[in-house]
Amino acid sequence: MTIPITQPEFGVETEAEEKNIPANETELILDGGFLVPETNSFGQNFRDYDAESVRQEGVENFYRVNHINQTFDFVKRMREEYGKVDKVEMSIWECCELLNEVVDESDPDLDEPQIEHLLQTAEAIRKDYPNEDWLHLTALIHDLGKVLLLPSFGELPQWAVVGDTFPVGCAFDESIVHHKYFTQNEDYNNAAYNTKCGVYSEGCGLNNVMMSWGHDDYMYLVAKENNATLPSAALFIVRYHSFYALHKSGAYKHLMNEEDNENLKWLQVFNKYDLYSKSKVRVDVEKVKPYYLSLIQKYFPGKLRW
Ligand SMILES: O[C@H]1[C@H](O)[C@@H](O)[C@H](O)[C@@H](O)[C@H]1O
Ligand SMILES: [Fe+2]
Ligand SMILES: [Fe+2]
Repeated sequence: MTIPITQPEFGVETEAEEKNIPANETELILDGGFLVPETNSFGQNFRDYDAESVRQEGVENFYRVNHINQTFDFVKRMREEYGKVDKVEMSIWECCELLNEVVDESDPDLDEPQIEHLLQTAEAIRKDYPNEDWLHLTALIHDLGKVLLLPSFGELPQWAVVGDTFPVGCAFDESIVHHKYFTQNEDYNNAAYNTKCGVYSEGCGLNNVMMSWGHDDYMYLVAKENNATLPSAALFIVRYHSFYALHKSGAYKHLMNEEDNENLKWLQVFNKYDLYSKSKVRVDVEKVKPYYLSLIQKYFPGKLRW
């Protein structure tokens, strides 16, 4: 099945720019009309990894352990193991509910239950892109891979599940959060892995690049193995939404191919909602549930193998 996608207009002036509203005086208005809050629930800028806050130390320690342990060999083993999808059988919605048990230690902006985050992201994007139902569903499922933290999924440590992701098998880019800890990663001094392209080649396409292991790649594998009928942009969003070095800093573009370039535009749309919809405003789960159940039915089998 092919799903026609109407491309959003990229690069158009935001409403705030048009109306000449200085960004620091008001909430920023994005192209879809979505209001970007100036600060997170802790009164800090979003994704400020150095600002003093109750979460700063824990988050930095998370990245230290993450950067030391995410090696090429580790990722290879994980992809093989989890590509089998032989651990659990359940529906997408059951997984959404399971996610309530999960706490993400890598996130400086969020300490709400994860299901809130899924629905806040999905509802915000639905408001601005009412006709792209695949995008609403993508938002709902994008973080489901965090169930890897739970016992029936192998109870992986936080460093192997959450946080920003990055390629392994080539040099770690300086734009990656808390980059300094990579010096302790065993791949850092390995000549096969520490050059600009490493084991890859220019323009090879991200599909051929191994990313640090976590909830993104896992959920991508689950969607693919269970024959989800979502468009390629949806799978790309799920797979690379934590790859901030690429979609925020523009690093690693030399590894992308043409299809990646097209999909990246949608990922950048999605990211605003993923990041800035994090707030204390609760979504009425029971009220929106029937809509999301209908989308799940459209794009996924009733039970999936995880
Ligand atoms: O802390 C966050 C969180 O774990 C998100 O789910 C992930 O997508 C982000 O990239 C990460 O920085
Ligand atoms: Fe995520
Ligand atoms: Fe998210």
